[in-house]
Amino acid sequence: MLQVKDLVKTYPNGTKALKGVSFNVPKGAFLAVIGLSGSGKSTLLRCINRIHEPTSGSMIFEGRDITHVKEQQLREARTKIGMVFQHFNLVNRRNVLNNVLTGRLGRLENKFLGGIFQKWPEKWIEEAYQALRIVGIEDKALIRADGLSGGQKQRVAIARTLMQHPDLLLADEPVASLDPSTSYSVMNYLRDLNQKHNITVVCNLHFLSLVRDYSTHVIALKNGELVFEGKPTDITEKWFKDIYGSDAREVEIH
Ligand SMILES: Nc1ncnc2c1ncn2[C@@H]1O[C@H](COP(=O)(O)OP(=O)(O)OP(=O)(O)O)[C@@H](O)[C@H]1O
Repeated sequence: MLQVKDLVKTYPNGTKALKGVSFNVPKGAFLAVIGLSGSGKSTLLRCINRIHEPTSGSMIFEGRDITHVKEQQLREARTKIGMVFQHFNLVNRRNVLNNVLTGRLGRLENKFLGGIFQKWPEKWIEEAYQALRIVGIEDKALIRADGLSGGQKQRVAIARTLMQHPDLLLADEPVASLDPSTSYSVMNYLRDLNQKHNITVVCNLHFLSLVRDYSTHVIALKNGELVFEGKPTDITEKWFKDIYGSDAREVEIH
């Protein structure tokens, strides 16, 4: 599904955030990306969908090199790659339904339709309600996004990405600003997308308990380098210390 090879990202201020990272994401995987704060996890996801331009290296997505493609081809690739963020990135003054519908704009040739005039095709509206049903929040469709809790906002963000019909979902610390029980609920929806809707997931996570419960594959970054690649069950005490440092203690989320 996705092959990342020798990916390097050096920011304009000279920070080397990724120093030659290579890994494969098999189709259908739920890949967790772990590592200390500042190890390069967000940079990695942002390079994959080209929010940030990689400095060098390559990314092959569904057989196509997306490292340097521009405009039309980049838009096409991006419609297949959904993204959810720690802070949800909803338009607060719009209602939930409209936020979900904007997920469809990436697939649209005339971007102005709907976005400005709010004339969404009836079948998209039905689809948006269906997406909201999948994340169990259909009853909030007509509420402004700023009237929702954090967990509800993240479910709307997941519904929005469903409107794209993505093959790959990048989730950048999707539960980092949620309480533990809401975190599990949002992770369950991500797992449903992965297992029932066949969407491959790459997800940055801080808590190893979530990694063990939800992921099928794990990579770990440390100072911009890949230091571990394996299954969640391969993360032994020794690996934990290697990845997080010898003073680190595991914090459970329940
Ligand atoms: N826009 C930027 N300009 C310059 N340096 C940046 C930028 N974004 C991130 N960095 C730096 O790149 C390195 C990796 O940051 P990144 O946000 O990818 O790490 P992370 O593992 O996602 O951290 P966290 O878990 O805290 O979100 C850090 O040293 C960070 O300060």
